[in-house]
Amino acid sequence: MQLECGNRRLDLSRPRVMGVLNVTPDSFSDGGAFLAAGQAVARAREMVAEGADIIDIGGESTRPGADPVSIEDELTRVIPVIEALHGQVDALLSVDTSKPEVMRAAVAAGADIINDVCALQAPGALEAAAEGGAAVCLMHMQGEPRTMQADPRYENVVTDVAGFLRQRVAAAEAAGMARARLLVDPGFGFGKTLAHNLSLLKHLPDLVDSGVPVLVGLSRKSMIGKLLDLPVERRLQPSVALAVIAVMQGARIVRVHDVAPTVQALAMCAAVEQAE
Ligand SMILES: Nc1nc2ncc(COP(=O)(O)OP(=O)(O)O)nc2c(=O)[nH]1
Repeated sequence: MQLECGNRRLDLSRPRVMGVLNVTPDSFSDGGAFLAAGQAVARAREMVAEGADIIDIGGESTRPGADPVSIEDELTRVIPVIEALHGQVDALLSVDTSKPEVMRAAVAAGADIINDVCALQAPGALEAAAEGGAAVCLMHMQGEPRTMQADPRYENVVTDVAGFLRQRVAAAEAAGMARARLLVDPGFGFGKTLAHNLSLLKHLPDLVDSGVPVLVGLSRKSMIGKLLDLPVERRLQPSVALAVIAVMQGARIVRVHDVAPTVQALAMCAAVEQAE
């Protein structure tokens, strides 16, 4: 299984690590740490050295309660970092955005993947994503960051999320994007209760059956805090455990803040997967 990212390919026969690079002042776990482009570039190089296959560069926090960021501010944050890293690191570059204008500029600056927590639903997003040939991650979110955790409800969270992602894959294909360019993501923590998140993780194979590679983001999230009563700065071990569970359930890419321990854990998953 390969992911087509423009003229590059990512072999998904083994699980891959996407390192989180939040160029924001307010991300839930590391806001402000990498806001300056120089800090962000240094952090990206560190994550690549630790084994990250992808660097996911985001300029807008999507944490529950987050306020939207203007197009100009998001561009100012992410484009210089993508430009500085393009062709300079041995990793694919992903832009974490829902805005068509940022998608276009990021791909023009060298982004290989568009990671959209809104699954290309914004007006013009399908067209913007189709243009440049970048791979696209389509993620499920119920509602919007500001209010999504108020009272999330589903008929059946697994079939509802799977149905939504199937529909977004179809929309992307109808807009001219080959399935080989697509990823899907159930959106842990995006309009989900703890029970919803656990059910989605338990039934992840149902999403994997769609035939589109699955990306998950569980790192440091509040479901860990709710299960283990741990503050965000003490969620490393459970984050790595969740990454292993997701991979053993069929996920092919895990989006994490802590690259080195996740790379080690996934290397063991890969060894077991490839054993006779
Ligand atoms: N595909 C995908 N993208 C995501 N982007 C942001 C976050 C939230 O985490 P983080 O970026 O660390 O926080 P913030 O949104 O506050 O910057 N989670 C996901 C995720 O689960 N899947």
